[in-house]
Amino acid sequence: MYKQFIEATGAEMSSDFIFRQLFDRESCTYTYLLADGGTKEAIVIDPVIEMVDRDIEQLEGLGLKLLYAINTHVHADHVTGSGMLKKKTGCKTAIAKVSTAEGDLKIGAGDEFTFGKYTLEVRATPGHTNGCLTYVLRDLGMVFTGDALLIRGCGRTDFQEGSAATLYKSVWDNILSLPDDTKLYPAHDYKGRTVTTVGEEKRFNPRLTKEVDEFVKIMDNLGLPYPKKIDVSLPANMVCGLYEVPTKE
Ligand SMILES: N[C@@H](CCC(=O)N[C@@H](CSS)C(=O)NCC(=O)O)C(=O)O
Repeated sequence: MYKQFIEATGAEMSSDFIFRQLFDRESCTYTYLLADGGTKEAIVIDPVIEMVDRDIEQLEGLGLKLLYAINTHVHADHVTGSGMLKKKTGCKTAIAKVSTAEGDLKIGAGDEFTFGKYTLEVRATPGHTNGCLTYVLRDLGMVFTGDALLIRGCGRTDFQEGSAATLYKSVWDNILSLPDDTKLYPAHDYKGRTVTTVGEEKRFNPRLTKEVDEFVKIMDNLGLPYPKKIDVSLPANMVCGLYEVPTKE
């Protein structure tokens, strides 16, 4: 029964690994909380500013110390909660060094975050934006893909220095090259799905299973409207979400 529950929810069985997949209904964003239950050290990936109180409640409820609030990229559809989490907990923020956004840590491929006995490896997966990063928790076969890879989809490539050909290479070289049973956790899902695997996406992803030229055509013709909050999100996310709208004299 417990095993069935674990399989159905994607929760982790490792005895002291703490994992929460948290959802913001408005932007359909997943925020991930990872922690070592022994040392109580925690990391939050892709927090949303409106949901910071929820995140703090989770951290406090579990008696965790937040070390890092890290972003997979400069989001265009919501404001990051990383700056607010820093203000409230004293954690460090992080974002890709190739982006022009501020962060305590400007990171890139090969960098690592350690929390307790766990290590999160940073991989560069540009294409949705030029500064997209994917975080790999090798010890547990879990990967946080941001918007590079979505379940049965991928991030759009029509703004923020997006490039479909670059995204295709990033995903195949850095994500779909991992073992088939690796679990993939995206930054968004718009259909209620929570987790996928490398093996599943290699078989069933309707975009990424195509040859690169066809993939590029698909991406060039998505015809998606711009995210509703893009004008607010982009300037705010340059400063970890702590953007104050200038007031007129
Ligand atoms: N309707 C939403 C934005 C939806 C959207 O554009 N999602 C992005 C990721 S957030 S920039 C995306 O890459 N989607 C790919 C896809 O195939 O859906 C809003 O207004 O916020």
